[in-house]
Amino acid sequence: MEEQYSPLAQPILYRILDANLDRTREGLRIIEEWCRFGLGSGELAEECKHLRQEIARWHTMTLRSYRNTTDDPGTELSHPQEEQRSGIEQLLQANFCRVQEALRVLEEYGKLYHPEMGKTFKQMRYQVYTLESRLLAHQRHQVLQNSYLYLVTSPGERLFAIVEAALQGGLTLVQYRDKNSTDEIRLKTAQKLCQLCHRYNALFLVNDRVDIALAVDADGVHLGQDDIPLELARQVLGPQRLIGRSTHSPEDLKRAIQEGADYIGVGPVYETPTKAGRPAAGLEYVRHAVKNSPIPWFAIGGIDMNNFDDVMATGCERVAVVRSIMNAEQPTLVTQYFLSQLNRVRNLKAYKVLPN
Ligand SMILES: Cc1ncc(COP(=O)(O)OP(=O)(O)O)c(N)n1
Ligand SMILES: Cc1nc(C(=O)O)sc1CCOP(=O)(O)O
Ligand SMILES: [Mg+2]
Repeated sequence: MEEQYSPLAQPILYRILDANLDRTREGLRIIEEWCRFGLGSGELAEECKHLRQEIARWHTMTLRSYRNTTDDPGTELSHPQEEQRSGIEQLLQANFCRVQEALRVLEEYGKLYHPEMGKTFKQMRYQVYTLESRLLAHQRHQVLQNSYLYLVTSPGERLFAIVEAALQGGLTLVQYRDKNSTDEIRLKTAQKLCQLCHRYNALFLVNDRVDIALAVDADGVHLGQDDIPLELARQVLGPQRLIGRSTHSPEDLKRAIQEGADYIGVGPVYETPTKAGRPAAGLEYVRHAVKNSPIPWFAIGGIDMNNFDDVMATGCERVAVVRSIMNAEQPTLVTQYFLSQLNRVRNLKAYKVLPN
C-alpha cells in the first residue's frame, strides 16, 4: 500500500489507522461467526470474510509497527454497557455500531494517508449498513420459519404477564392486537411488548398499524383484507421487515402470495367470538392451504386443545391463537402443550409415520 505523507504527526495518524483497522476486523469477525454458526448462512459469512480481507489489505506492517498498547490510555477505558450483552441481538447491534464507527474514522483519517482510502472506506461503510439489514432480515425469516405457534394478543390487565409467561414456555412469535385503545396507549403498549419479546429473542408484530410497527421498531405488521395494500406497507417498512396477511379463501391466499406476503393467516377455521360476525372458512380451506401455500401459514380462529387434533389432521403445521393462551390460567403450560403437540406432528411427518 503506498503511503502519502500528511501534516498530521505520522505516528499519531498511523496509530489511529492501526487501532481502527483492528477494530473493524475484530467486529466483523464477531458478526461473521454468528452468520456462520448461528444462522448457518454461508453467503452472509462469506460477505463478512470478504470485507475483512479488503480491510486487511490496508493493514500493512508499517501501520502495525506503530502500535503502542502499553502507553494507550484507551485500553483501560470500558463502558459498563460493553461488559454486558442482554442477548445476541444486542451483541450484534453493538458490533455493527463499532464497525461502522471505526469505518467512519478510517474514512476521515484515511484521507490524510492515501488518496484512495477515504473513498474505499466510505463504500465499505455502506456495504456494512446493507449487510446489517440483510442479516436482520435473514434472522427474522429464520425465526418465522421456526415458529409454529403464533400468539395474537387481546387487551387486559394481565397482558404483559401472560405474554411473558408464554415466552417462557417457548413462544417465538407475538402479534399485538388491540382494536379499542387510544393511540397513546397502543404506542406505549407496543413499545413495552416489543422490548419484552426481543428479550426472549421472539418476533414482535403489530396488527393493522404500519406506523406503530415502525415507531417501535417491530419486526413487522399483520394486515387484513381491509387494511392498507401490502405493496404500500412494503414500501413503508422496507424489505427487511415481515408482513403477514389474513386470508379467508383460495383467492385471498393466491393474491397474498403474489403480493409478497411473508406469511399468511388462514381462517377462521371455526367461528369465534374474538372475530364475531365472520363466518368460518372451515377445515376445507385449511386443506387447500396445505396443498397450495409455499410460504409459512397459520390456521387461526377458534382453535383450542379440544379441536387441535382435527386441525392438525388436515396436514396443517402452524396455528395462531388468541383466547387459548390469553384466557389460560397457566399460559406457560398451555404454550408448552401446543408447542410439544406441533413438534410431535412434525416429527411424525419427518419419520414418515404421517404423510407430508
Ligand atoms: C395471524 C393472523 N391471522 C389473521 C388475523 C386477522 O387479521 P384481520 O383480518 O385484519 O382482522 P383483525 O385482527 O385486524 O381484526 C390476525 N390478526 N392474525
Ligand atoms: C383475529 C382473528 N383473525 C381471524 C381470521 O380468520 O382472520 S380469526 C381471529 C380470532 C382468533 O381468535 P381465537 O383464537 O380466540 O378464536
Ligand atoms: Mg386487521
